[in-house]
Amino acid sequence: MIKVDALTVRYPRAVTPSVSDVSLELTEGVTALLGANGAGKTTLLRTLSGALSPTSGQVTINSLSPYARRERTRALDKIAFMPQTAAVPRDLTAVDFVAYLTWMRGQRRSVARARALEALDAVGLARRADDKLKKLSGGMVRRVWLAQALAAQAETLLLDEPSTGLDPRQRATMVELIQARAKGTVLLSSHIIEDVLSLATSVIVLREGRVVHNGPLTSEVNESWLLSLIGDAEE
Ligand SMILES: Nc1ncnc2c1ncn2[C@@H]1O[C@H](COP(=O)(O)OP(=O)(O)OP(=O)(O)O)[C@@H](O)[C@H]1O
Repeated sequence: MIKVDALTVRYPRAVTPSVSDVSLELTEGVTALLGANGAGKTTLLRTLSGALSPTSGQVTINSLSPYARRERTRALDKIAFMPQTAAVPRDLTAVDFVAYLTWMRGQRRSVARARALEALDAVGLARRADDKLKKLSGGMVRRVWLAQALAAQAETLLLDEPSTGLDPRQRATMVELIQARAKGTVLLSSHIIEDVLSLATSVIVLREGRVVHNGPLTSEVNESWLLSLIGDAEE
């Protein structure tokens, strides 16, 4: 279980925090993190993934801190992260890339490769496993990033805008894959309400770094209500 308590994250030299006084708990199921551009979704996910440290407040993963030196490895072992944008080594094959990232998490080489192949199969890329990443379309590369998160076999998946920027068909494929493959505790950021409504069981809305809504996705939670909560993107 992930517990976030009064979390504030301010980037160096920034005047205002990007995440302000956020408290929440994540348990099993898909939680959507909705917010306009600049609302703080990526900052929150990167902090949960251990890539950024809090300015104040606390995050615990199964009671372990991802920022404490002695607990960090065990805490982050429970978490896998699919970044929104990240460069890939274009000359590596899909399977070598996923296997490398899995190996980096501490798996033996043979296990990492087996898991990589299994995860690429799960995202429909078994036949492209030996292709170099530069040969794959943008949508396929996003699926490779999903595969590396699945290959971690972690309890919690953090997916940063998995369907943003994809064409309608690739978007539908991504939503179906997440529905079918993302198990355990899933936190998925998005500003595409349609995807959220078909994927999530609960929804958190961030606005200017603050949580303005956190609750189950019931029939009352509809698109226009969510849009009004999300507000406008920062100028
Ligand atoms: N590395 C950084 N240094 C300084 N400010 C940053 C940095 N990254 C993000 N910010 C600022 O933090 C705020 C939140 O950004 P963040 O990327 O977390 O929002 P987001 O909700 O993920 O937006 P998007 O939907 O556009 O990805 C924005 O004001 C942004 O300009």
